[in-house]
Amino acid sequence: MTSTSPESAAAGGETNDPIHIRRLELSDHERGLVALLSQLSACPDLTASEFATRFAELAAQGDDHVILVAEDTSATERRILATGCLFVERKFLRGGGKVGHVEDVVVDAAARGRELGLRIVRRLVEIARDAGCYKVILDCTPELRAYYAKCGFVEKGVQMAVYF
Ligand SMILES: CC(=O)SCCNC(=O)CCNC(=O)[C@H](O)C(C)(C)COP(=O)(O)OP(=O)(O)OC[C@H]1O[C@@H](n2cnc3c(N)ncnc32)[C@H](O)[C@@H]1OP(=O)(O)O
Repeated sequence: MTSTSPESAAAGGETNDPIHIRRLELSDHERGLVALLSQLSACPDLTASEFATRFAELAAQGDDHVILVAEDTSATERRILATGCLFVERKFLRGGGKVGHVEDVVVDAAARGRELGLRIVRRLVEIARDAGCYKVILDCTPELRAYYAKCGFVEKGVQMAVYF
């Protein structure tokens, strides 16, 4: 669920770890989430109202749509350093099985190489497993094969797309 409520699977790391991984909060609009996402793909700024509308839509999906963010609690300014999303697809096949989809993983350019991306993706995979998904899948460029392999993914199938 996209919410302000604490949740053990999205709780912060070990003691003395300044990196706190938690679920998206409405106030993260002020902490640079949109600018961070623009490092991944076209992401024009959203007004606070537009952000709030989308936040409410996603929150209504409950645990079927989880956005995690990471911030450095030792920093003077609260900024989102990394984010990633999991949405859960409910199927008829596999006895009404569920599939997790990891999307929109991005780490601020200045914070890369500190395993924030690894930690966000691993946490999303844990959440999917705990939600009863039988698999977690994602699409990425060939350059990211090694990164997602480190996150525990194996190559499977071919990505196809129709863009509008
Ligand atoms: C499903 C999707 O959303 S795909 C879109 C992915 N996002 C992007 O491409 C946006 C731009 N890139 C980024 O935001 C970041 O570079 C990310 C998310 C790809 C990686 O995040 P980081 O926090 O920098 O990676 P992290 O430090 O966790 O790296 C973990 C391991 O993967 C490796 N790795 C990281 N990026 C890459 C890469 N591009 N290619 C190969 N290996 C990589 C690291 O070397 C590290 O391995 P090590 O432990 O052996 O040193």
